[in-house]
Amino acid sequence: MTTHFKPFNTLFLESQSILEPKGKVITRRLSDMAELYQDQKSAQSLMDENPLVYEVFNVEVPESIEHIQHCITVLYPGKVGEEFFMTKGHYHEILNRAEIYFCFKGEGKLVMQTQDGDYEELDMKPGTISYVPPNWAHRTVNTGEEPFVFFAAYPGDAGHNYGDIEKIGFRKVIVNESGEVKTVDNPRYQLS
Ligand SMILES: O=P(O)(O)OC[C@H]1O[C@H](O)[C@H](O)[C@@H](O)[C@@H]1O
Ligand SMILES: [Fe+2]
Repeated sequence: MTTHFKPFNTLFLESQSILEPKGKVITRRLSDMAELYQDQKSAQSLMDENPLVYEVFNVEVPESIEHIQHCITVLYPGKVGEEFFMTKGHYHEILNRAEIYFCFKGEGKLVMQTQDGDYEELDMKPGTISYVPPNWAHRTVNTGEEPFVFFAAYPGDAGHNYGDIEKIGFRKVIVNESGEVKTVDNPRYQLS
């Protein structure tokens, strides 16, 4: 028996950051991820304001291997201390699942690492297609002054493993240093 799933379109209304039809939206404010930033004093001082860091607009498809999850992320500009706003970052729960990003607005970095401690980063700007191979944790960082907007697609069963990144962190952090975007060592990073 074949399972029948009907083709469908989704429309992203960029100027309003709205998906039609509206799927599941994930909203992350600073309070949802404050402990991930280096400068805890600055994080605490922003907590009253509790800025919106990013929103993920998910197209709803089944979470199984035959399907392809896809979503639009809008990562807002901002900093905690000198560290740029970023996503939480994750490995896939099924570690060897890959992901593709397509940037269509703003600018940023895609930072990645493996459990062995390999580290890579890629610049993203409108038109960039980035490939996250199997086994790489991934996080995006908004290094610009406007919303950084990108599309992502990944196998339906991939899942999100946040725990390892919460514990270990990424090897590097992306900061503003006298107006320049710099990649520096993360003193809190520990190889598991
Ligand atoms: O899940 P986070 O690490 O917070 O990143 C936010 C989002 O970024 C990308 O768009 C991924 O494809 C999503 O699966 C992810 O949810
Ligand atoms: Fe992912």
